Amino acid sequence: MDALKALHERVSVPRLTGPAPTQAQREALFRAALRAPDHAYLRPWRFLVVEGDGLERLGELFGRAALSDCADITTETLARYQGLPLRAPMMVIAISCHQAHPKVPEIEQDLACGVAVGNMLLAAHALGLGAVWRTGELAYHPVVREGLGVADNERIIAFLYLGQPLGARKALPELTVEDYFQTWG
Ligand SMILES: Cc1cc2nc3c(=O)[nH]c(=O)nc-3n(C[C@H](O)[C@H](O)[C@H](O)COP(=O)(O)O)c2cc1C
Repeated sequence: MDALKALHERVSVPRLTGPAPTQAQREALFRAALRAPDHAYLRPWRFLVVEGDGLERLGELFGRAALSDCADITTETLARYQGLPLRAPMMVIAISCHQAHPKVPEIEQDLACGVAVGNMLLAAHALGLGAVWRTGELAYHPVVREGLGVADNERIIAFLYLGQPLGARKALPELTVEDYFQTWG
């Protein structure tokens, strides 16, 4: 797919099904991530690929996080948390890894990791896959951080859900360039 077409037409796809991306598709997705702009070439990121039984284990971790906040949640609520990762056949957890650098503050390292996620969203669209970037409270939850081995100098930037689009893609939102871009000076 033409790069501009992908940029102009990508939409998030929350309803996903299997199969998970092939090895060739993963290679394309992950190489796109690693082309994110990166001040001082710190490569301030790492990515956890979760699929199969790993998704079940991640759901258990989400459930433990929910229980740690409220020990008497209903079984329905617990099941909802446990089922969150099962909404796609594969998830990529993007983690920014902050490195001390005199010219590159943490926010720039988070942004670089975020662009890597954006690149994967675009690559997924170009490949005919569906993808959606999620975070929510669980991305910042200490139980989830510990269970995933997220260090003190790291931050979960995205739970990127990937798979085959289920149903029609949503319509593109109508945005007017002039509403957001003004000439200055
Ligand atoms: C940092 C970040 C976190 C997000 N977290 C969530 C989330 O937890 N749940 C959700 O439904 N959408 C979340 N979104 C928004 C969706 O990924 C998506 O961008 C939004 O629904 C707009 O759809 P579009 O990408 O098709 O324009 C997040 C987006 C970003 C950039």
